Amino acid sequence: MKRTISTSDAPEAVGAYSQAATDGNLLITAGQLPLTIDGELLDDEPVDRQTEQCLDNVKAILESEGLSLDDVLKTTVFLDDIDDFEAFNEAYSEYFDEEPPARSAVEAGAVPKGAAVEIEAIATTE
Ligand SMILES: C=C(N)C(=O)O
Repeated sequence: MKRTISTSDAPEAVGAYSQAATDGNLLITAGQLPLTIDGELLDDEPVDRQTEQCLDNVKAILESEGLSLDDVLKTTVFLDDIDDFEAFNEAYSEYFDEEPPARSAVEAGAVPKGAAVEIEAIATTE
């Protein structure tokens, strides 16, 4: 059964999507932009800081459902510029140091709102 997730602990969606959805086995987050809880877009910050904010948002959504980053099976990372990969990867690794989830990272060409990075996650709820 599908259930959408809405939490005030993470920034609101900037479009017609839910922050996350679950079927009771998997929880899938929407792509998280580097938005603060107040809706401030950190597009002027370097990619490592933007990566931290995206992952803080993923973490907040998971925690609102009693989950953690340890439950993440897979992430997908959309970079505005693949030349940011090393800086992004260093910041990302601070969040997933042991048994990191599977991941795909691609240059998307452009990310909504002019952000440098967007990150989505699939987590197990079991
Ligand atoms: C930011 C998004 N996740 C979107 O626009 O779909």
